[in-house]
Amino acid sequence: VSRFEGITMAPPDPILGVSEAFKADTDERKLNLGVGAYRTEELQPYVLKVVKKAENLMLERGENKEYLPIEGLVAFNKATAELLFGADNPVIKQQRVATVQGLSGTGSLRLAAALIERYFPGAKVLISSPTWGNHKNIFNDARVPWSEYRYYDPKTVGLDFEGMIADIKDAPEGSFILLHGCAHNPTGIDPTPEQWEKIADVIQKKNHIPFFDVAYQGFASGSLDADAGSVRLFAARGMELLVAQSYSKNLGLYAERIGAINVVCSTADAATRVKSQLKRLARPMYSNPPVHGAKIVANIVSDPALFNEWKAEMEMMAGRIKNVRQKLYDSLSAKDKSGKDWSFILKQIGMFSFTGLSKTQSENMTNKWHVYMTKDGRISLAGLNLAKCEDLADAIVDSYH
Ligand SMILES: Cc1[nH+]cc(COP(=O)(O)O)c(/C=N/[C@@H](CC(=O)O)C(=O)O)c1O
Repeated sequence: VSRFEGITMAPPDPILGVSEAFKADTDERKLNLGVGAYRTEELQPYVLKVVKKAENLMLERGENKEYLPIEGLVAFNKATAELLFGADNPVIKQQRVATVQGLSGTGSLRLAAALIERYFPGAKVLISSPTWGNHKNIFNDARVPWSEYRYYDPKTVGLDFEGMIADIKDAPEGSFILLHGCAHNPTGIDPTPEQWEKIADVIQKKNHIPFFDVAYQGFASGSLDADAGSVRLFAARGMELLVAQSYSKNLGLYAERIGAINVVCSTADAATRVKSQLKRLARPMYSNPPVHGAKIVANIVSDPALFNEWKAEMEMMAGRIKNVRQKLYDSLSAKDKSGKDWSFILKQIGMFSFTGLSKTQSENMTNKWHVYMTKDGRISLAGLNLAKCEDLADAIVDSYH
């Protein structure tokens, strides 16, 4: 008797499944605005020049393939925490950050969720509405209960700040509040510095624990320091907090699966104990992380010339997306005679634009115009170039009305 016979077909992933459908489409007009992955003006994947230089260096040096420690490459863990907080940050100086290399952002979030499940039984994670499509899967599989805080306001196509604050205030004391450090996915709407202060106030007052997902540091504004502003604001208040990091976008290391989980504790001793428990959770999950991406990051950050070249390439990538955003706005404004205000497209930050297109309208974009996007109305501007903005504007205007 077949034991696997009863297993049903899983649905395609809402984000990664879009790329599969795109690949199957033979129409040459097709455009992949689904997955959040950078493409050049020629719509080709991009390996940063600085990554190729680092890899050549590593090849010349000759690297062995020994296991990394469970917590990952020590040089990477040092570099990644310093990139996030700044090398002279008191949390770094006082050794209050437990940093463990994770399997990119997803794996780092998943390891943190396992820590929450084990040490904070019954604690809830509050996630923004809407949020990145995989957050709910991660907490569901880690058996960590979650609920949503209001975030996107379709009426203003902006942040429902009052709703966000109210929901965080109403959450049971000691909840984990999942926050996008910068370039909110999928809305592209970030709190202002003043709003971040108020968010920190309400979190502190309720003894909640801030949990940042930082997947776009340096990619949103082009500046690593500017994009870490929200995290550093909370750390400066002396709060304990968790931060998951990813180098998929800002260093283009998508498939290398390189990221980290950082837990800021109130003492160095607590950080040591937290790190030991993260290792205990990682060992049976994947034992130890892959070395290649960690060495690329460590080599780039430790060499001033390479580090500066990386910063320049980040600014170039962020700049290209800003240009495309402007051109799309101009095309929509010129083509849409309805008088609709499309300026929200210019106000949004980072890789995505939240168009406000409904599920059926998004499906029309694909079925009639061969534009591939996620069903929540999100488009990845990284998959768009100046030449295609007019066509995309035609598709959006047609689908919208
Ligand atoms: C907010 C956020 N957090 C974490 C990740 C995880 O990325 P990783 O490669 O595991 O470090 C992504 C990826 N987002 C894009 C790709 C994906 O869905 O995996 C996306 O939203 O298209 C995020 O957008």
